[in-house]
Amino acid sequence: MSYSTETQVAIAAAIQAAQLCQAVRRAIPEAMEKTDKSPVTVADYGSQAIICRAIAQSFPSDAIVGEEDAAELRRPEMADTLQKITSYVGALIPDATPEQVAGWIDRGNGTVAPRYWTLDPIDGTKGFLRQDQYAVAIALVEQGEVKVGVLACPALPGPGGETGVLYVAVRGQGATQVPLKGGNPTPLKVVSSEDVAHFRFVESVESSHGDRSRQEAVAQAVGITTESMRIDSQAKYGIVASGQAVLYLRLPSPKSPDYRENIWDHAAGAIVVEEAGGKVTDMYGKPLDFGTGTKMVDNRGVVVSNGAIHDQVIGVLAQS
Ligand SMILES: Nc1ncnc2c1ncn2[C@@H]1O[C@H](COP(=O)(O)O)[C@@H](O)[C@H]1OP(=O)(O)O
Ligand SMILES: [Mg+2]
Ligand SMILES: [Mg+2]
Ligand SMILES: [Mg+2]
Repeated sequence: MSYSTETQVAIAAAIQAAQLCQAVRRAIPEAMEKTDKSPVTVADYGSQAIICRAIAQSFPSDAIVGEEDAAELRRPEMADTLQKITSYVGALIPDATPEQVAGWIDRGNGTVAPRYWTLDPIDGTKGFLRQDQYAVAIALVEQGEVKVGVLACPALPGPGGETGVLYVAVRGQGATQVPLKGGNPTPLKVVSSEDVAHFRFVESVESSHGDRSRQEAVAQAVGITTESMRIDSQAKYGIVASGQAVLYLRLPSPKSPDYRENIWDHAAGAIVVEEAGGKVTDMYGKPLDFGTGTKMVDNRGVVVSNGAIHDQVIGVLAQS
């Protein structure tokens, strides 16, 4: 299958969602707190509304599994917030009403099915709030395997020095990057292990999302001598796919050993790296399974590499 309509719909939605996020960020948004204590902003909700609307319009029978939902926004005391979200959405979709916006957000309440979409409207909300990196991530999954991934990184410097990169991958068709503002797509290729300047690793900015000391020890054991790059969100997958690092390590935090990764935090990034010639598994070398549900219950941690060093990394992890 070529997935050309799916890819075009996801690209257009990611670009619009990224525009909304940047508009919100220029106004210095405040964080609201979700029931799990994690932050969310009007941009997370607006981005999900834009993306779900676009997917639902082109693929009405497809399930969509998004990070956010509108239950909180429908409470009467949240009317002003929903109105604010609606005005940001309305800048891109004129005449959108608060009721429509809430409905589009809730279109993302679907469950994992033989064919489904998953999206993270803002991956790295903490980075977004810090004016650091974040991503808009959209993926199409069939039979537990990611087929299309689109990752917009609005604050990431691209190869030409411009700010804002769009990563696109289709199973069996390779991966490309293109300036988010538009331009010519260029193929993505992971870096060779002989490229000393890029023989480095990337990890989260948030120390509680990983195991920093173990990540450093593993990197050293495979011969990485430089300090880690720290970047929020799935932008880390883009960094590996574009050859700016050989390795991304996300090992379970000792503070939350039972944490399971969400499908929307990895689906788009993973296919971008795989189609750029790299490899993505959990810390035991198992492929990430996008067919088990919202949480990847059968996987622990994530290892992303240029492929060449992958077995060595998994070997080190097995012995440490
Ligand atoms: N304890 C944890 N371990 C790993 N990832 C986490 C943990 N808590 C939250 N996350 C997720 O990490 C992602 C941010 O990525 P990064 O750390 O690479 O910048 C977010 O999607 C966030 O989930 P959530 O979407 O619920 O906020
Ligand atoms: Mg998110
Ligand atoms: Mg996320
Ligand atoms: Mg979140």
